[in-house]
Amino acid sequence: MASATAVKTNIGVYTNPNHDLWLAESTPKAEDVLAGRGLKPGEVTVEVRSTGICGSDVHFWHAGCIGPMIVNGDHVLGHESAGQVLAVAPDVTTLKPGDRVAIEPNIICNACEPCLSGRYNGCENVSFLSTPPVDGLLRRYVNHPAIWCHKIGDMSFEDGALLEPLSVTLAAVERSGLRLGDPLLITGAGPIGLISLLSARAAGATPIVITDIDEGRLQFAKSLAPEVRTYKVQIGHSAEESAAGIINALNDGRGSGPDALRPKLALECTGVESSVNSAIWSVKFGGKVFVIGVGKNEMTIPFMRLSTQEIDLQYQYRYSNTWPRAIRLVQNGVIDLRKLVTHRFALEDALKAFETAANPRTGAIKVQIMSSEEDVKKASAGGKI
Ligand SMILES: NC(=O)c1ccc[n+]([C@@H]2O[C@H](COP(=O)([O-])OP(=O)(O)OC[C@H]3O[C@@H](n4cnc5c(N)ncnc54)[C@H](O)[C@@H]3O)[C@@H](O)[C@H]2O)c1
Ligand SMILES: OC[C@H](O)C(O)[C@@H](O)CO
Ligand SMILES: [Zn+2]
Ligand SMILES: [Zn+2]
Repeated sequence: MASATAVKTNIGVYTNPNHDLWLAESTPKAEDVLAGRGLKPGEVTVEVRSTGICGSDVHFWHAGCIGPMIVNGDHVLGHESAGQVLAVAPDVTTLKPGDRVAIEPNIICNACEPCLSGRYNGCENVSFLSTPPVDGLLRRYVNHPAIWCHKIGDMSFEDGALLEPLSVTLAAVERSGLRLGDPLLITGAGPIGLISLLSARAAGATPIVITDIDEGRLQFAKSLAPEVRTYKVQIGHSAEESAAGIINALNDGRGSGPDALRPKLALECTGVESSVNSAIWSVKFGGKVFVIGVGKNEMTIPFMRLSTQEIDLQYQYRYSNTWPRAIRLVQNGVIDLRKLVTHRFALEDALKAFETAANPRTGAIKVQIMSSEEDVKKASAGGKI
């Protein structure tokens, strides 16, 4: 049972098909949290302390859909969260009140072929929190299965919330087959491209070139990984022209001729057609373009370039079995995510947080929403929450 003084009204951050964004009471109700009521077997109540805003949250708000995933009613956003366990169902033995956890935002059926073969990101009956119609984690309290709440020890809640995008990139690095010493292209220097950069560097990719259309994001990439080479994509250039610039940058300005080093692998982190195509034109014979970005339902791609150069095209959809590895990488200092959080807001200021995340002029990389103004102040001053 949670302590009476600590429990506040359970507000959540909602959007709807009219693209409104507002705060309203959510579930579980504070009085149930207080009384320790309503937990299903295997569940715990987590007080959500920090949640990152993902591009998909902004997309559900602004566009009302991502491909076939459509906002049809009032819908709670957020799927990058960490918090503290407040209460556990009587049968839960793995967690106890006070444990610090990162929330893996899926509930799977454990019965379909993808689940039974360990690739549960393909679960045919998945509930992925924040993908409509399943409510997300941008609430003060959430009831969630204990098995999807991963203990993070003394890791900060900020880092704990970043384990979700880190999981995306770990799944991509693993499935792409990246090897030590592979020359690598990363297209797009948003949070996913930047965390891919940190993950691929840790996995031994070298040299690495990262692209963006925004100079500020490229500078941010340099501040994270000074050895990374950058290429600013010019709007209106063809994919072949961009590829020449990318190869030149990978070769530290020594040109893009026949002797130039080409990427063995591209991690595509924009989902933009022209960027996918520039990656296809950049990689070497027998290379691979591994697409993490999501975009239009249909795209035109240079089919015969893929064919004659034996270039593999592969995709990533979320992740499976990544959290324990992600936790080790952060806890042991192999991957340092701390610089990625550029803006912090209290839950009550969620609208400002979303406006900041959606506006490229703010320079925001990762905006996080915290459960209290005190946490915002402490984390902004460099303290650990
Ligand atoms: N596959 C998955 O499971 C999964 C999970 C999370 C996110 N995503 C997707 O990954 C992508 C990246 O996510 P993010 O949070 O970093 O998004 P983001 O929008 O913050 O970053 C994308 C970056 O790409 C840049 N960009 C746009 N057009 C470009 C071009 N032509 N060339 C080079 N750069 C260009 C933008 O300026 C931006 O910095 C999104 O499509 C997101 O939806 C996929
Ligand atoms: O990080 C996970 C991703 O944002 C989701 O898969 C989203 O794109 C669709 O639900
Ligand atoms: Zn996401
Ligand atoms: Zn399943």
